[in-house]
Amino acid sequence: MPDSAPVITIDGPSGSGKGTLAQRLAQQLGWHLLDSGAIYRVLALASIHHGVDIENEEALVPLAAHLDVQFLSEDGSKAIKVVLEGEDVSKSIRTEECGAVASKVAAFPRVREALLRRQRAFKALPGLVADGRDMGTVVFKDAPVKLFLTASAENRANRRYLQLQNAGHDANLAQILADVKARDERDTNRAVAPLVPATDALVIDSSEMTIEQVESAAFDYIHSKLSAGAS
Ligand SMILES: Nc1ncnc2c1ncn2[C@@H]1O[C@H](COP(=O)(O)OP(=O)(O)O)[C@@H](O)[C@H]1O
Ligand SMILES: Nc1ccn([C@H]2C[C@H](O)[C@@H](COP(=O)(O)OP(=O)(O)O)O2)c(=O)n1
Repeated sequence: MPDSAPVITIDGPSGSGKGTLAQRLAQQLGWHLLDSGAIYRVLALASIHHGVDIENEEALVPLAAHLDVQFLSEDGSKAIKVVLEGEDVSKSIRTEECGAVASKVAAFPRVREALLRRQRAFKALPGLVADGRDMGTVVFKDAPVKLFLTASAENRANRRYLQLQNAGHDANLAQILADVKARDERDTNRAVAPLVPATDALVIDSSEMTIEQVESAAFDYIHSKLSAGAS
């Protein structure tokens, strides 16, 4: 057993299936899970609750640094409840509006810096599965296994549409597609930690793949990388 916990990073755009894959891998491996997007979403919600201007980096930095958020899980591998200042916000952080504000506050370099240590603290034995935009390029640059999940914008919007409908939310496919494209544009073109695959990441385009096929491709790659590293 290595004394430093191994990390599997999963980056990619909205709706590519990162969260689904990360949860499955963490559960199968019995590893910890970091949903870094949830941290940015919680910051977005906190800025709204506290009336902090989301265009004002100066004001957002202290909020990010002192964010009172807890991820409560039953078995250590599955984030079940997200609690902000004592309130269960697991559902309210999942709206498209919150995702859009998260993507805006996440573009500020000092906001990202203020959240770095909090994210790295999730790394613990026996291992960590971390999902987000910059897990393999910035936060866990030395991770032995890096995955980059993608899919066409149309496929991702359609998945999000079904997900929102199943959760009982009103959903408009054309609006979701426009939101997905706007978020892609912002996340990819920001100056710091943009959404790009790490040079050493395996890129999986899941447009024509089922969740099970993605999981199987990921496991094949993980086993090849981890067994190569062990020998
Ligand atoms: N390969 C796939 N094929 C079809 N639907 C998928 C696939 N991967 C994920 N989904 C569905 O798409 C939605 C978004 O997936 P999610 O894991 O939340 O994406 P992300 O974390 O990248 O935003 C979920 O409802 C999930 O069940
Ligand atoms: N590591 C991360 C994770 C998320 N973000 C930002 C950019 C994203 O548009 C928002 C929301 O991320 P999240 O992963 O929850 O979004 P999706 O579930 O993929 O739609 O946060 C980021 O900048 N860096």
